[in-house]
Amino acid sequence: MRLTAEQQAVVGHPGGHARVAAVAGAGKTTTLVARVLHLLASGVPPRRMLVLMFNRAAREDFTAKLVAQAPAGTPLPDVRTFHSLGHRLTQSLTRWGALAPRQLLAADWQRERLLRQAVQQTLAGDQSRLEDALEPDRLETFGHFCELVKAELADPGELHERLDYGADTGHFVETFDTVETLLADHQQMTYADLLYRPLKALEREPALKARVQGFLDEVIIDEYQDINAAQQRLLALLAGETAAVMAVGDANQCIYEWRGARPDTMLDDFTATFGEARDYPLSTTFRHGHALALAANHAIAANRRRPDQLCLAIPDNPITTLQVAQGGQRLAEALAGWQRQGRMLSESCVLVRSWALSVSVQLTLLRAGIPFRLSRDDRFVFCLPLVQALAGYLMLARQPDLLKDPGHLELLLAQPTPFVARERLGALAQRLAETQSWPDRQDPLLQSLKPLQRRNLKRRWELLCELPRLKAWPPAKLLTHVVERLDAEKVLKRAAARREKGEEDVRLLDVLIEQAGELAHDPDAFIALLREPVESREDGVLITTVHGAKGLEWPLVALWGTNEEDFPHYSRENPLSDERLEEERRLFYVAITRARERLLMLHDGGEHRPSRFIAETAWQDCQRLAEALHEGSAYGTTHGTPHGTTRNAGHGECVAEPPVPAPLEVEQPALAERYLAAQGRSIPVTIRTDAAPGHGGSVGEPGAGFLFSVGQRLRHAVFGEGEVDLVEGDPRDPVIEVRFAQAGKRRLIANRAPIEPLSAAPVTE
Ligand SMILES: Nc1ncnc2c1ncn2[C@@H]1O[C@H](COP(=O)(O)OP(=O)(O)OP(=O)(O)O)[C@@H](O)[C@H]1O
Repeated sequence: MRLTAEQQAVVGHPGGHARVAAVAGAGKTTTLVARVLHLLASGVPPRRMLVLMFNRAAREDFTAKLVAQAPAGTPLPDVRTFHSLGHRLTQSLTRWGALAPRQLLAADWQRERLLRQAVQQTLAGDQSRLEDALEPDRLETFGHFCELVKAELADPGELHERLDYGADTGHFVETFDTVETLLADHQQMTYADLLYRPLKALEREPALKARVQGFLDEVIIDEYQDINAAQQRLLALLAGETAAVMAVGDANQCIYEWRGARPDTMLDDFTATFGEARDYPLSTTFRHGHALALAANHAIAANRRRPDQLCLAIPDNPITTLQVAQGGQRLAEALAGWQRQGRMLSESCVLVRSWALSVSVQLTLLRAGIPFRLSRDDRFVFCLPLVQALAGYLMLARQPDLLKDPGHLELLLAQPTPFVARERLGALAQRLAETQSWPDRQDPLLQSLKPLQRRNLKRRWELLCELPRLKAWPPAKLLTHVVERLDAEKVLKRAAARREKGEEDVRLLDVLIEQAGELAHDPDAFIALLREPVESREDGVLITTVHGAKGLEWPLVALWGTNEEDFPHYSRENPLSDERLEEERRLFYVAITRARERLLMLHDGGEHRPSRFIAETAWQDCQRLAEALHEGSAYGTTHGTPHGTTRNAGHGECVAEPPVPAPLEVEQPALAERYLAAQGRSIPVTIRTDAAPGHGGSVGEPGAGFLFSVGQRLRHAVFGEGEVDLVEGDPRDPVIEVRFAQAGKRRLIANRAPIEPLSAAPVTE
């Protein structure tokens, strides 16, 4: 394979630190393997090189390619993940006596037991807070908090406040210290400790630091945009003054902020940490066609914190088609059509922003008889406790006998959580199944419960007794009733501790009720769908989250749930900050750039409007531009004869060239022209006259004729309400900058945007 000029520049980098900005599908592995071989050929000893990959799969892929291309018998450098590096450092520091020996808590249950013990110890004597704190979701959030403290090397108190964990989680800070004490006492450590402990020891003791420095000349690190503070500090420490660091990544694909990554790590932070670096772009993608490359460039353009780099497709890439559609039916049709074309479902993937949204995909595919597999087995619909409980409520309405089944009652008493320990719920369920009536006030079973817990459980029992009488109700109505009576949304949000998790659970309720509505005529079929154990089918379409799709690609990608509030994810209580909107946009950018031949963006057409991200891709423009690029002949190259002129045919006669094609109307001519110029093409483009900037179709009357000024409030047909922050340019045709409550800051050409003033322009002196 012939490397591109950009790839060759990276391979031949003369020395010193380097930063390689690689777009999705730029052939990083190919380039880095060539770079390592080049360094070896230039005489750099392999033991003085370190290659760091993001995860084990990437490491194995890289090693296999390196081994395949290196001359047989060549000693090769260390290719590691941060985990394996941490393991080795921990071992060395332990051997030198700098760290006490500790056992790794490798299994999830061991970690959970430790967290549980720490919470119990910290909250001993405060039974009510303890029971809340031991709820599985909250415990998981606490575990995540502990890891983040270590990943960011943050002060626990500061982190807790900064990330707004909420009032019911005040014990997190203190319990973090309890966890640390328990780990030390039991001589145990977690995965996060593999870096955290060595790093703290090395930063504390200069003599120790000197012992690990000076061993490296070349460090290459992939997916640099997603490393956290601990990883970056360790890297800087190991590199010391001697090693040249080559960081490879794409700030636009930084999607692990919740694990401590920052897009700035790849931007300004790099030079702040390592000093001057030479910048190399890898702008050519080998993954998909022009339409998707253009859509990706459009999609990310609204982010402020981003590299100024275009993703460019080459003509040899597959042609990629873009589509936007509504509803599950269209997904099922697209997959069935794919198979009819002789393609395999295993070549396709459905991406979701969060797992809650996968429930409607699963139910849609189950109903359509389309096999699928999930990247996480515990996310199958029939495995989700909340789904099982809701199916259980529906079943009880149809089979009153279930009121006498203690197992069934326990399930329904436990979900959504009543914040009561499971053993007590089990005993209560047993009693209710036997007696069919609520126990006396004095009953010891109730004595150990707090008044609020008693009231809630009694109300739940009354609901269970009521359900058989509602047998004739359609499932969606019944579920809505159950959710309201249980105050399920509030309970789920409270149980989750992390707002995002609570909102995901609430969305799951919505999704289920929507799906129940679609099967209104057949409640039994709906119940069966929820309860039926499904097997992962290797030959089926993969369902995974966007995070889980990092670094992967498929010929067909369907992005599901491309609605406002789902993607970008926000809610009225949790509105988008500028930073979060940009993070969501990067996640969307990662999602769409997974496709090779076909990208289908699906919104649900329900009460959530189509995502603004769909409009931001300007996908119809991109498709038309791509067609024009592929047609080629109608438009010139910048190096060819300009069109619309005449040329001499050689015998004194002038032959007319084809007429100049009408310019293509697009929303962002500057971006389109930049892409075309980078491709060496000159297709005339002009600004679209029939649509609002940033929107894929015409929406309402534009704001022509109004006078705008700073402080004025207005409504945009797509972005909602906002306030004018800036007015500039020609007063008759101004550009205005508006801060929208939901959509963040936007620059609009006032005369073209579908806006209407909500207040008069403030009077100016
Ligand atoms: N110079 C090139 N010419 C043609 N094809 C190339 C070139 N460089 C890489 N490719 C192809 O691009 C695809 C992706 O390359 P590679 O596996 O190196 O990238 P990656 O590191 O996995 O992807 P990404 O850049 O998305 O992280 C491969 O099929 C590879 O053969």
